[in-house]
Amino acid sequence: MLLKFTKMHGLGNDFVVVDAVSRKVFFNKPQIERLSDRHTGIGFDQLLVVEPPTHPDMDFRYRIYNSDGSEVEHCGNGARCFAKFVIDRGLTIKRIINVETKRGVIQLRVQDDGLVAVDMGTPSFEPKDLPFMAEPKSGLYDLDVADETYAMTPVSVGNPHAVIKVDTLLDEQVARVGALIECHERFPNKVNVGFMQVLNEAEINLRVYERGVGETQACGTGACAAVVAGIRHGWLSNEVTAHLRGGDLRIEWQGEGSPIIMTGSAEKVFEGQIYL
Ligand SMILES: N[C@@H](CCC[C@H](N)C(=O)O)C(=O)O
Repeated sequence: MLLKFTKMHGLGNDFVVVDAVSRKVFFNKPQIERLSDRHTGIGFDQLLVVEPPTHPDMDFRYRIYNSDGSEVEHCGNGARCFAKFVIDRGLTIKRIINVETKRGVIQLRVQDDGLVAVDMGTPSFEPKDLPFMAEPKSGLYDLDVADETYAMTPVSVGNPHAVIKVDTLLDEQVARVGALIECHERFPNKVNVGFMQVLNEAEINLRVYERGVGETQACGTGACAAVVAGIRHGWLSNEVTAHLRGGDLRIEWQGEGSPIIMTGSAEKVFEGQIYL
């Protein structure tokens, strides 16, 4: 079967986006792994599949697969590209789009300046929601990794994140410790690992080792998780700019029970077709 796709990115976190509204498309794990290969396929961090909604109040359904073929609950940079994709392809004329995901409903708002603001839902710090094997508590959790112990905050923004505050961002630490924590036995569903350097109360530097991918240029849910962790610990104010390797995201969170609002760019790179 010949598959038509659009290559997009949000701050360098790259996607293949497929319209499964106009024509039904299903992917299995080996197909996704093959397509994601940067040498022999198209190459992407995540595959985004745009489907019709299953509920009349919703506009679309959004399925997300990591490059290793695993289906996940949420993808922040992908959500912004999703909004640009459905508008550019004429699948909707709305500027406020309600979308069903594996984690629940998200709302995408396309601004006049072209940026997309996403209501990412309410975060949870409950270990069981990731899941993370620990009794709930308010402070940091100690996580033993090889011969070291890391002070870590578990955050679910629909998908699971482990946030670690560091003084300096080190390539070696992101790659080695990120890979070890991703598959740590205390995270039975694996986890995305964020390394956050707090610059001041309104700015962080962040690198994310993503579950099912490895380090990416940017991670939207990772930025949300890091900022809400920082706000909860009193390190950050309610509006923060996260500097990621591929660019900046604006994250706002008013505290417990409030939704996280993430604002940033979404770019189309090219369209193509490939045999599935
Ligand atoms: N890049 C994404 C997150 C994609 C899913 C993640 N790797 C997971 O397994 O949960 C983002 O921008 O949020």
